[in-house]
Amino acid sequence: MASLLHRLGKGRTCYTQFSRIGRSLASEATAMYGKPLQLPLQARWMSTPAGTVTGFDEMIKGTQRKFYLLGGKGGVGKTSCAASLAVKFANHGHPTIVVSTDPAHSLSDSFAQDLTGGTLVPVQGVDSPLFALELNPEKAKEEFRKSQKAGNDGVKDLMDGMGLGMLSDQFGDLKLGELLDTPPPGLDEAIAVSKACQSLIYIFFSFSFQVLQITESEEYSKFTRIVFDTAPTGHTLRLLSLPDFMDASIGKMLKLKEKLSSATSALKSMFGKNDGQKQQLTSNKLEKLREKMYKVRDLFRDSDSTEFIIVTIPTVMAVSESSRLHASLLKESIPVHRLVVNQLLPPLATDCKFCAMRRKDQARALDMIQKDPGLDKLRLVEAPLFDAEIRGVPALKFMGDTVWK
Ligand SMILES: Nc1ncnc2c1ncn2[C@@H]1O[C@H](COP(=O)(O)OP(=O)(O)OP(=O)(O)O)[C@@H](O)[C@H]1O
Repeated sequence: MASLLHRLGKGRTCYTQFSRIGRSLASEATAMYGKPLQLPLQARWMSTPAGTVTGFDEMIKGTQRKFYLLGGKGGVGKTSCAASLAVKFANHGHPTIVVSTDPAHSLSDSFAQDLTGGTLVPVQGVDSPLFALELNPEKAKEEFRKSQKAGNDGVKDLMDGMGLGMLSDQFGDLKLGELLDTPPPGLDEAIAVSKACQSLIYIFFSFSFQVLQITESEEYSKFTRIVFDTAPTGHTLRLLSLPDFMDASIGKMLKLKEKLSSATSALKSMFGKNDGQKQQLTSNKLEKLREKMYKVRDLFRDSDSTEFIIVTIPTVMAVSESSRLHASLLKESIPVHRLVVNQLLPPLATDCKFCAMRRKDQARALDMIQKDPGLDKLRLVEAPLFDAEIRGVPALKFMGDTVWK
């Protein structure tokens, strides 16, 4: 860290032979795609920060499955860092999946390949199998509907079993607006719960079930590295605290059910009767749901299998958010060891006034990291500001080789 501040402060000259890098990237991509590159991939990298060691050797050690979640403030480079890490894992022999949990996906843009569709899509141009998955809330909705029609276990069943069938019918068909417009009398609380449940179901379907599928199904068993490109901080924190949130929601539902069963006979008839068998079914389903939630929660708290990598840029705002994110992750007991500082201005022999000002700003932000009681304990991964957009496998490979060392 001190050396980084020193480099930024002094503006020590450290040019790379960018023409060499540009040439090697260009020939690699020409070989891969059979045609010369578009401008961005041929563009040169301005300079290299003197080598930092991110502990990549440690990250590729072993064939036990490992999960890396990359997260941070919007626009700091989460996707680029996640995609470049996934490419590097694959090129080091790890069958890898890169999963986007951000509803505004950009994996396809980053890889410059169509990876949409909500299913595993093979990424072209890497040595080992690399698949991408953009979690698709629309697809999750569809699956939810299908599971309802097929009568499978699901939230509708759960709510039915709890005597909230009428509510779940409307909820299941996603006519929440209608329900809110004409709430049955006395159901304010139920609506509040169902509202919370709506967003929760999609997150639960498109994230937790996917995670469980990856961990439990045969189809995914060959993958040894799973890299998550997460949504900006707030969304990701909600996602990670989902199991506890769901637990609390289920608790609320049970309380609500108790209240309803002791309410007036008119209300009781509205919800139908609950016999002992149904009660048992409900408890079993709740237990199953709880088990799933806890599995996901435990997985992301297990430091042998999971690491959350915070990505930031050297600005006061981004560092402040990273500090809060780090504190929240600690509170959730999610292991964090590394902090990527992306878009660091490369040291140059001479600075224009603009660059000098930006460099000063970056030095101030780095100083903040150094003094933050939390971030200061993380291993710093330095990622330079490249002079071209990072798009496509050759560029991601180049970024990976530069950053993950
Ligand atoms: N080190 C870098 N040098 C140059 N450009 C970069 C660097 N890192 C990221 N970029 C560019 O910045 C833009 C945003 O990056 P990216 O999509 O990875 O960020 P993000 O944090 O995932 O964004 P969002 O929060 O919107 O999902 C992209 O155009 C990417 O190519």
